[in-house]
Amino acid sequence: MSAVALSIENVTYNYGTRRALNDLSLQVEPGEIFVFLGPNGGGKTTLFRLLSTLAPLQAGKVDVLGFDLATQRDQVRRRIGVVFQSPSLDKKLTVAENMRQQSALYGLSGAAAKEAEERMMRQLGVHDRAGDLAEQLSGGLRRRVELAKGMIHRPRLLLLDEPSTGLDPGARSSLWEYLQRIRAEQGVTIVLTTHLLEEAEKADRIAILDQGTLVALDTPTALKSSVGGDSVTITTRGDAEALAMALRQIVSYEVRVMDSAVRFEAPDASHLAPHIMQALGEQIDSITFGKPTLEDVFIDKTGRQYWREEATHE
Ligand SMILES: Nc1ncnc2c1ncn2[C@@H]1O[C@H](COP(=O)(O)OP(=O)(O)OP(=O)(O)O)[C@@H](O)[C@H]1O
Repeated sequence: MSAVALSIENVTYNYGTRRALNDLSLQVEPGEIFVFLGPNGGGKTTLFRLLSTLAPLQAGKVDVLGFDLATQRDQVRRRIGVVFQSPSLDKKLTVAENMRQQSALYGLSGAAAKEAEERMMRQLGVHDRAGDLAEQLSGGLRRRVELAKGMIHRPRLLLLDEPSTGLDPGARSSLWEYLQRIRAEQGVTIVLTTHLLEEAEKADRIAILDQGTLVALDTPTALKSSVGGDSVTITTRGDAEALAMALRQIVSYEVRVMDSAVRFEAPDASHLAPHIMQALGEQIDSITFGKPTLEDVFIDKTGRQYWREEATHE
């Protein structure tokens, strides 16, 4: 086993003149659940396509489980499991038949194929639905069958592109329980992409991608504590820019206007409240204090709103 599961060094990827990944470097440790988080256009899908050998490496170096992605693609392919964002089950086949297709793809047959199929259907809790057509399953169960398929050849690294897309919160949290179970039982390294902040919270480490650039990389707790205190959000029926200007005269923190609200982070936020209310109370509708979230981390690192980026692409 190589020292790291995934090593990415100075990777840049362009679509014509559009830069999708910008000098990306990081490492993923064996057995980690590692999330690439970013709003639409962050570069997640491009990176996923590179890592799953669907797109060629243009610049930089990637080692997957110790194999060079540029020159040892077959070795890499044999050792990774891939779950794509778009549905990959044949809806007109049963769960068991879908599994059989996948094991055949990996050259398994006879008892070995049956053993692998049973093992994975059991591990993902879908064995009691083996005889059902894929189209009869809920979205959450289908996802788990896709995961079972992706793991049939016992990969050492599992790649998932936006695995929670289209799942309700219940199915989402169940999917995570299964991911954690696969990791515990098989020691597999799991790398996934998501644009959902609450999903990224569950990872061991998060890499935040914004417009192709790595803007932060750490555990969820460390990222949030890097923000530097509580976040304060102040709303006004009046002019948010004017309120922000007035606030800058009172506090020494970086005050921003986002989505018509005034925001800043401060270690002593609650102590500031009476002072702010006394000075600017007439202009203030509400003042809210919160522990930093991953959204605050994104704002802190990029100076921009996370979800507004999202909305412009929908
Ligand atoms: N085939 C393509 N041709 C040209 N530009 C592309 C292509 N695919 C992606 N891009 C651009 O590359 C950048 C990164 O896109 P990418 O799809 O990797 O981001 P993402 O984080 O996965 O976002 P999304 O969730 O919307 O797919 C974006 O600016 C996007 O417009």
